[in-house]
Amino acid sequence: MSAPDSLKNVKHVILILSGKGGVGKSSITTQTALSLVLKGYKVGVLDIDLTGPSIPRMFGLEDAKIHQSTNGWVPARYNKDLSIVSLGFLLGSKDASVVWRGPKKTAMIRQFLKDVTWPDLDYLLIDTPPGTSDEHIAIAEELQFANPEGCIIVTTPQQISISDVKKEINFCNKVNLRILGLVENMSGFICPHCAECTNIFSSEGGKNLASQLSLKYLGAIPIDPLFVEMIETQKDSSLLDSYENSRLYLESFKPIIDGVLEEIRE
Ligand SMILES: Nc1ncnc2c1ncn2[C@@H]1O[C@H](COP(=O)(O)OP(=O)(O)OP(=O)(O)O)[C@@H](O)[C@H]1O
Ligand code: SF4
Repeated sequence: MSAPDSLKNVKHVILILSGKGGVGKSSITTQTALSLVLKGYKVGVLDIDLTGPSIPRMFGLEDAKIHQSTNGWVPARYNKDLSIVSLGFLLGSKDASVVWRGPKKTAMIRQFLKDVTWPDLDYLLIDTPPGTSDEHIAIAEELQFANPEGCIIVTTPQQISISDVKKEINFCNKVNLRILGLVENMSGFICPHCAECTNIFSSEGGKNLASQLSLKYLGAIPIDPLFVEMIETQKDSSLLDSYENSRLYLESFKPIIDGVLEEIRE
């Protein structure tokens, strides 16, 4: 399947998947984007989580709008290296969600893949809807149209998320979508007072699953209240600066992004 013209300036497309909602897929997409920009890459984020697009909030772009040029939708700019398109930009209210049925959703996604004029990008990250329902599978199949390099799978350590992730992994194998690696999010809680990490859920579920299924384990990310604070208090492009100097980036996410880049170069 050949990639649409809109992606001709994009070197690598990476999907971010999770079998379950609320495990931190949009946070991982955001951190992947920020980390790649910090490494000097040009990055785009396409948010097609139609049921609750959260990327605008992550980047403090809730009031941004994308407009249409003669060549298609023009992404919003976070800064000169980071371009963003989210269905959230097209919805009237930030609390709105899309209740279209399957075929209309997949048509919208295909249109998003075809009709955005991306600038030159090293990486385009696609934040996908969570789940392993038939509809979700149809959407993920649709994304093959973008010729993705592979996907990053996000889970939390608990058993319930792990069993949904197993379904997601089966699906990737079925449609020949390469799994670049697995990230275990919300793995322990970092105390905002003393920075001690406490495992409030069972730990290492993601790591064990990766080793069982011979997948690359990219690493674990703790629940860090400072991340939520960074998102909530950001002004202009300040998220990039605060993230660069954060414990979350320096201790947890930097090794993860290095693992992803290593996998792509292989
Ligand atoms: N490691 C973390 N530390 C602190 N907060 C986090 C972390 N990961 C996620 N969160 C918070 O948890 C909430 C849910 O995360 P997020 O929106 O990324 O999940 P999601 O899997 O994309 O959800 P959805 O299924 O709605 O798309 C957000 O408020 C986010 O800021
Ligand atoms: S980890 Fe230590 S500093 Fe943090 S809340 Fe618990 S006792 Fe207090």
